[in-house]
Amino acid sequence: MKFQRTALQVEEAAARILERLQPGRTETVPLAEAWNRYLAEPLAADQPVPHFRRSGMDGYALRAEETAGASEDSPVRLAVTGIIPCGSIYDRRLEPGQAVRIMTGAAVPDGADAVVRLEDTLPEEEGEGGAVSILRSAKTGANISEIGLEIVQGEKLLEPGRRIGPGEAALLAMFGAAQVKVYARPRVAVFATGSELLAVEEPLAPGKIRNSNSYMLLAQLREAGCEPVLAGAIPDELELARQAVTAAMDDYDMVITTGGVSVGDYDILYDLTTGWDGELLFNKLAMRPGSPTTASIRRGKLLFALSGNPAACFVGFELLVRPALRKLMGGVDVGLGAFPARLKADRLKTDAKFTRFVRGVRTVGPEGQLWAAPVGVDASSITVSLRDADCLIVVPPGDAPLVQETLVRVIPLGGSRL
Ligand SMILES: Nc1nc2c(c(=O)[nH]1)N[C@H]1C(S)=C(S)[C@@H](COP(=O)(O)OP(=O)(O)OC[C@H]3O[C@@H](n4cnc5c(N)ncnc54)[C@H](O)[C@@H]3O)O[C@H]1N2
Ligand code: MOO
Ligand SMILES: [Mg+2]
Repeated sequence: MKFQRTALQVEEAAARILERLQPGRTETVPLAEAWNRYLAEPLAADQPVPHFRRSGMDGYALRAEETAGASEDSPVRLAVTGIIPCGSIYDRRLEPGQAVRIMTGAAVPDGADAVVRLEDTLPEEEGEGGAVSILRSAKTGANISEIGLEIVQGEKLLEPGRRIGPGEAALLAMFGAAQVKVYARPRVAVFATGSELLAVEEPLAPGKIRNSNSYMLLAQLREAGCEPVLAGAIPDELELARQAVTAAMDDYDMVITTGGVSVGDYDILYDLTTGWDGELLFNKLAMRPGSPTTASIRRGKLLFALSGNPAACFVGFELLVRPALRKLMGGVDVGLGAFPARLKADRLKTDAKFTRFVRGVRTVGPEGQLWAAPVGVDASSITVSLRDADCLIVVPPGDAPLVQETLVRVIPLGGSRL
């Protein structure tokens, strides 16, 4: 059985996972700590923006009709009856023959219907009680942002499941959301497997390598907005391994293991994910790298058993774990964000049956067209090309290699996707 597994298409595997997941816990956090979190409540405008008639320039608020025909040769002289700094209100009405000195962002007084820039004026006698010459005619409404110009009252601004970036943070602040209801960061335990693995601080020894996948996964998890925890090594012995994994599944929102999913003598994840009270969702995918990627669900929580080969581990995370995390954080759009690009390579080999996800780098051509070029060696065991990749090039199964300029789908990598 360990050798005979049914390969699932990646899209079907993702659907199998997503249909079993519900958005997770929510919590309320101060707005200052809400960056990169996912909103768990909508935001609608309880007031228009701006909520007062706002000057767009430093200048003089006045009546537009009184400036008709004004020019440098024939200025219009107005009495200056006040000065309005930002945040202050001119508590009278502007009467004919008057102008008020006003700053950018200040409330335009009633009676005024235009603001003329300081550069188009000549103060005659400084300050209040003085006068100003207007050197240019103004149209009604000039340099005034009317109430609701930007946002009308009641307008829907943010939906739940939206990631809070700079624009979202600004809107939340504008509408007084000092505390924000967000989805809790999923707590994810990461296990490594394999007797060849050394801790990062240990010196190399013959046949041994340092555990790099756990740190790669930590970075991917953090980038995805989670709280990862290094759970150490999975014990070699099946029962102990199962105890460690199930205990972590009880304690955390998700568990990820790396290594030990193939058919080798010490690959225990197959036995661990069969013959227990968890349900196996799949243990083979029609993709390269990462074909032995395995997922199970137990008591509503997911166990992802990713491959030990570094690139396979990475790709398994990007294609399956990241969308699952997104759903746990209330995300509406859990897609991979693929877009079309032209292949920049003389030939790119295809696999007869499996879809390949080739590490690539995007460039923009002189006419603005998007290109994707493979980077370095694409084998599953290669780590260094992950450093250079900013996308995965999707290579559908086929008999012939893809050639230069073939239209391919490209999945962007990194935090910008979620
Ligand atoms: N007879 C077969 N052998 C293999 C098959 C197969 O179908 N039949 N599949 C191959 C494919 S495809 C992959 S992918 C790998 C999957 O390997 P495992 O997930 O079982 O991982 P391991 O055996 O534990 O290790 C593989 C490789 O990765 C290195 N590794 C493991 N953990 C880490 C880590 N935390 N950090 C860095 N590197 C790690 C490990 O040393 C091995 O070199 O199986 C193929 N074999
Ligand atoms: O499926 Mo494995 O990850 O190709 O090498
Ligand atoms: Mg193995």
